[in-house]
Amino acid sequence: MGIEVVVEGLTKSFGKQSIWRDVSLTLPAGEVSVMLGPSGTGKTVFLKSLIGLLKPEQGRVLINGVDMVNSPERDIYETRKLFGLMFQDGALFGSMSLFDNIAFPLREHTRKKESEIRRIVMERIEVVGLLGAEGKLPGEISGGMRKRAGLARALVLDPQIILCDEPDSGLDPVRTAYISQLLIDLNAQLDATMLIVTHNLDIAATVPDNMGMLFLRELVTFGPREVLLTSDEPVVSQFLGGRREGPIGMSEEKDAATLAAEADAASASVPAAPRVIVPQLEPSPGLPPRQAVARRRKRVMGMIDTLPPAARSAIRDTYAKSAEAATLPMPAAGSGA
Ligand SMILES: Nc1ncnc2c1ncn2[C@@H]1O[C@H](COP(=O)(O)OP(=O)(O)OP(=O)(O)O)[C@@H](O)[C@H]1O
Repeated sequence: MGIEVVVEGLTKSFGKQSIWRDVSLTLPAGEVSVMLGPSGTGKTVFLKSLIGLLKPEQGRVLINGVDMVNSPERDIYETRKLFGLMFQDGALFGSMSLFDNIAFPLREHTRKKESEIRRIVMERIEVVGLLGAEGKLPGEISGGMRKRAGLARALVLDPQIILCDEPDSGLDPVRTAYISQLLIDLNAQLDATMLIVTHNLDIAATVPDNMGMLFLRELVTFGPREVLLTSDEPVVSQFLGGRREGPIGMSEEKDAATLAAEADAASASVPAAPRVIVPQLEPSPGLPPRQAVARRRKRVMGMIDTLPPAARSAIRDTYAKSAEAATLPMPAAGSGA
């Protein structure tokens, strides 16, 4: 099973530029979480801080008792081996075949024989649907294939924590839907803790168990997906609605006068449509169910009284529907259902 990641009071700046302050959250073991946020809010910096590649000035990131901020470098290096990382552009070596790219961490970090490396690499290549392309160079394949190769490489060391930085960037909506399904399938197969950074609203709506959002140097919220999806925080509604009206501006947050003018204009216009919570993706047929589902249900029901009323009723609704679905008779074989 994946490992819990506990973030406490994390604060990061570069010189005088504050990136975010006092970020605290827990990535529950084996669950899928998504971090949203407008461009430049420090999502990638957050991922790099979790693995100890960047050093926040304050706070802790606890993984199996090791603090990725303050522990000795040797412990941080060892703990980093628990992670699989998928960067925005796949971060592949241009002069190496996909096979060699994916084999790279095994050749660097283990003493496995070439025959064993071949077995693992081909297994991962199959999982991400790239069988037949292993001999190609990164420059000879599409952006979507490069992403999947990056994901295969993130998986070769059997990670218990997987971090994906914008797995959708540069992909069309169909390829993004495939990536979403792949992420859920991986979670069903590996039961790893996953954190996905994205701007993509389809991934956000269908993939995670938990969601958070960074804005204006703070963590606006983090918790069960229903909390963010029903939130009426202006920044959350603006982001989820993909609207210009709201606190997020083109490059910076908007000033008070602009916001007041927008509020006046909005009160005279048609109200925004209520948000609908779409069901989370299920693993593909033939795969095991996600073990995280039962754990998450127990965890969320244990904290339900602490959640806002809209999230509470959305969670109860979701679980009532899944109970209903579980009691429905299975469609007869060959019924075409
Ligand atoms: N090593 C670094 N040194 C100095 N500044 C940095 C460094 N890394 C990131 N930054 C700055 O930190 C801020 C946040 O960057 P980051 O890439 O984390 O944003 P993001 O939320 O991931 O953006 P996007 O969604 O556009 O990828 C930016 O202003 C960036 O210039």
